[in-house]
Amino acid sequence: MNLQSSITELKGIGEKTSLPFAKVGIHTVLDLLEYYPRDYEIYEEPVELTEIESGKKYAVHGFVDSVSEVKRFGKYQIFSARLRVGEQVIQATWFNVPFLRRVFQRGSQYIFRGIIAEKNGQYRMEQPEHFTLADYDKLLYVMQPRYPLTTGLTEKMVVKSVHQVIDGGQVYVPEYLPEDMRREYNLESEWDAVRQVHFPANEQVMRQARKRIVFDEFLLFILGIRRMKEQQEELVNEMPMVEVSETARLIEALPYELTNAQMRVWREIVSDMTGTKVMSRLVQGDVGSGKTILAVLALIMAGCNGYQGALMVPTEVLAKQHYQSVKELLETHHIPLRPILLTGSMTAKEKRLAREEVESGKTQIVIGTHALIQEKVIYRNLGLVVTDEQHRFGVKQREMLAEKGRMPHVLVMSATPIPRTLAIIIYGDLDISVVDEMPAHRLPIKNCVVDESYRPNAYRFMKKEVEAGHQVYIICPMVEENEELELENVTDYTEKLKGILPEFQISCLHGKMKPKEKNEIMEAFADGQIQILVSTTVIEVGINVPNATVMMVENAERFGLAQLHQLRGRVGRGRDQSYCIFMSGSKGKETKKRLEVLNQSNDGFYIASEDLKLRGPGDLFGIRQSGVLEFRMGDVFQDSRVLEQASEAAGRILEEDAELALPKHEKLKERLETAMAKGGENLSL
Ligand SMILES: Nc1ncnc2c1ncn2[C@@H]1O[C@H](COP(=O)(O)OP(=O)(O)OP(=O)(O)O)[C@@H](O)[C@H]1O
Repeated sequence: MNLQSSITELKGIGEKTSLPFAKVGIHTVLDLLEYYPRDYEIYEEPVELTEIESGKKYAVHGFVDSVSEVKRFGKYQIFSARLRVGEQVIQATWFNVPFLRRVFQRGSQYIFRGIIAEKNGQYRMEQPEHFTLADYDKLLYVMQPRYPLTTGLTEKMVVKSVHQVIDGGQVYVPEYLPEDMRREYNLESEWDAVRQVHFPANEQVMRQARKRIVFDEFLLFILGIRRMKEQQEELVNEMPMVEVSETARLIEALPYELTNAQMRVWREIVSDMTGTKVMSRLVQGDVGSGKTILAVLALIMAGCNGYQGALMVPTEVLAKQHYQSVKELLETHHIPLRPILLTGSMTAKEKRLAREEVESGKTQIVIGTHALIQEKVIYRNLGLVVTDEQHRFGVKQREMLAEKGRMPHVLVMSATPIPRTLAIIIYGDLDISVVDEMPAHRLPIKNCVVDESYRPNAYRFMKKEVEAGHQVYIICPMVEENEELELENVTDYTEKLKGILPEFQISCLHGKMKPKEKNEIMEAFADGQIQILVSTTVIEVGINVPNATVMMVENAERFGLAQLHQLRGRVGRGRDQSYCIFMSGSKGKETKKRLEVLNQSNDGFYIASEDLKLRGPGDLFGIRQSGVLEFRMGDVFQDSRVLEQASEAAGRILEEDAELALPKHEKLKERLETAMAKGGENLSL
């Protein structure tokens, strides 16, 4: 067995068992090793009930006071027990495990572990785990890995397989970083890091292992983009364009005046497209800063110069929205260009027709999801691609585009607020423009952090806003690993709300809906036919309904603050005062303090960094502050220090040996080439 062997060579994994592994991208032993835990379960000391924050997981030392009989409710068999913990009592309930009933004898003592809910001094636990005192002692402070799972793939299956590889003695990950570099940056060997990140002895070891893996990710990424930059520097602009009157006319006719920042960035784009080199530019600007119009202007410029332009966005809903607004804009201003929509959910026939239009050149502006650069789409004359940072091109995509013709100009849009020093590292292959000014007449969003007791006020407030002609978003958190529950959450919520506010049109939107259905609902919301939209975070990116002025986020404590910042960017997009209500399901002071950060600032990077400071170390793992710039393990915000180190290291390597020709860089070169060939799959290269 080696790293490239199929996982079916492992004991216990046959063709059939390998299927759920394949679903999460694990085919080889190496894939398995690189399938890192998303979190760890840490068995901490049992606590006193007076110390707890309701809704969190704890271990408590409990004596069984009394146990009920097992009762049947529909498909459930339920029993409960009264547990004495110090001076307090917990009511614990178990579902569908009737055999446990006999285990809990009156007077027996166990460590019970699970989420504890507290209401008016009453404590409850559902389905807690239980351990004997001696067993728990052995587990204390052990870190059990928890992996991202999918239907058919259990924690146990992953743990067993990873153990088998690591302990089997047949597979080994050879070191590829030069020794001096490891010493300088205090890095574990890669093999140690891989082993320890799966099964760390303690938190210290886990952090050290994680650091190495994150360093590698960043280093390869940075080396990759610096190479790409070199290749790009040589790309001559084979599609030089000239300025056209249509864009100037449109800028004049817009119902608003472009901000100075927008004008400056637009000049930069024009200068690239009319220049001697191919454009590779990133436009960075906070949510709502007005990036879309810049993309549209660029598409018009390409179109009026006789080229085609493609606008590629992450979701179908967004594609549809952009398509409609571009179409309207072109018609209103009599710009003779034809836009077309191309998305995955269109029927085969619609897609074929769309592709024919693209191929014949009948259409000049193509808007869609990343179906746009798939092999089947043949452009007649592609001159510009506008994309977002999630789909910024890797080597593979660039090759694919180049094969479709000449290398088009590329414009990448980003709303991730990262400081310039980090942006230069992460977007090393791109020139950067920043839209650092909000449109005039925008009022800052008013935020408040509240708990359940405020709910009636919140609904009254919504009612007032809707009666004044505005619209409302309500966001419910995603329920990870349980799509059924997630569905129930938003649909139940919607039904309940309809009972409370029967006079309004209320609809819900969630990830399990078909794109077509989502589109219809979003359209109805944008048209004002729906007044209150209850949604999971599927609306996170880019949706623009300036008439929506209220957002309420349920269980706000479950979100990363940077994500909440992105979410609230859906309101405050017009002239009217907007409001964001963060409803916290937890009364804890810590939670409140964390959420209050959103009140202090509108600067996304500040928010993300504060969030990290306020979270406990156990919380750090597995929260992604940015939904974008996804690395397998690294997080640009959380690991900004490692990112800087990796950038420095990359600089040194290239300075000493730009071609990576020295013997000490041989293995590094191999690794880099493999990573670049994978192109974007896990390195977003
Ligand atoms: N200079 C301006 N003055 C007033 N309104 C503007 C200006 N520029 C853009 N807008 C409007 O502001 C709203 C938000 O703009 P846009 O959708 O381009 O934001 P964005 O930067 O793409 O944000 P996001 O990252 O959230 O997608 C739109 O309704 C747009 O028409």
